Amino acid sequence: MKLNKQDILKALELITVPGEGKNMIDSGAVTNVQVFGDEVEVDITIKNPSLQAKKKTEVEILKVIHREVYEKAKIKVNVKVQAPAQPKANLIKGEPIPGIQNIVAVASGKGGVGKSTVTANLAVTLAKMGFKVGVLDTDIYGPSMPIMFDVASEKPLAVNIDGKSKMNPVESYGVKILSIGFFTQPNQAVIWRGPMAAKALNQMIFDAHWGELDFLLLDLPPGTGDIHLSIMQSLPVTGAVVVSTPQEVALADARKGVAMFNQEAIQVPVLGIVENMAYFTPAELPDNKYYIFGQNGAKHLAEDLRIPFLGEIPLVQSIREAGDVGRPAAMQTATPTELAFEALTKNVVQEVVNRNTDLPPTEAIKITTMAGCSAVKK
Ligand SMILES: Nc1ncnc2c1ncn2[C@@H]1O[C@H](COP(=O)(O)OP(=O)(O)OP(=O)(O)O)[C@@H](O)[C@H]1O
Repeated sequence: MKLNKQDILKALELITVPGEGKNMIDSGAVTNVQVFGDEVEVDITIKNPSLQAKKKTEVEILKVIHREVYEKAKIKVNVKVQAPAQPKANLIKGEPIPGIQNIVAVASGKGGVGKSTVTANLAVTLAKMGFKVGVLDTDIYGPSMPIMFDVASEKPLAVNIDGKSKMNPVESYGVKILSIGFFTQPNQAVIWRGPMAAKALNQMIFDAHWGELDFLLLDLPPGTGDIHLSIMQSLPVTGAVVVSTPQEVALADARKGVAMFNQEAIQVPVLGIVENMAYFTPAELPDNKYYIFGQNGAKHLAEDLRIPFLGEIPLVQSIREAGDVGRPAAMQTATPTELAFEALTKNVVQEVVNRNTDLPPTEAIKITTMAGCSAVKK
């Protein structure tokens, strides 16, 4: 007897793959049907890897063809299992913020190692390279971005976006800034309880009009505490940059910082370590390097932890002065400081690109090239 392929397909439309809603033709599970005389060969791909599901699929196909088409048909069923790809570990968390491509957290284990200085200089360097940049100062204990960007006396204004009132970040040197410091008095010691701080931060994240950003840098508070956890849980942080000096006590805390990001509950990829205050160079002796806090400590830590070493920034008086007057040092063109921050920023961008290549694209991680980045082209 000569069987007709259409009849076989019709019969298969009457049954479903175990655990799947649509019939096996409409669901696309049946990938091929071949008919030679009274012989039928059916190729089917199912998602359930259990033996029971495979057997049941095969039996159902035999039964329906025998019942609906020809009871003596000789049937061969090839069942292939294609389990859905396991989603990668929970690396991207929190709600994505529409328009923001990459959120990079800048952290340090120890206080005073230059985390805010590095954040501010990374931000202006990214802006110089042509990226759209924002900085969210989450350092509830000592917000320093308003001073470092010379906007301490400004306040974010409200704007109406689609009928909703939103906070407009303050802009300086092409960088959009929001800081907890805009909402406190300069001389007031603010004691934030965890939930209060988390609420204020949430407002600065989700009730703000950030617009389109390639990078939102987060200046985290020093250490590894509650506030870090709540930020990591409420934001899809692309990766973290850890700042340390080469000094033993700072390195020990940087190690804890890296461990925090690697924790099961957090799992934010560490983009790498920055060595700040790597050496001191006096302005009058530009070729002399004094390793005040030790030599290559952060570089060795990066090697030890097998994470990228992003670069070293020297201890230079002008970096401190620039921070104090509110004009990040990386804006001083044709200086070794500008070059050091450019080299660091290129490495950060490259690590973001690498990280985005290794993970599935999401709203939170879209930069995949360094196009538009003039310094990178140099
Ligand atoms: N490379 C550098 N050269 C000279 N001074 C620096 C350098 N990096 C940081 N500083 C200075 O060191 C001090 C501490 O820096 P910063 O406030 O950036 O540190 P931090 O780690 O953010 O501190 P906090 O613990 O308050 O978060 C500031 O006065 C800053 O100007």
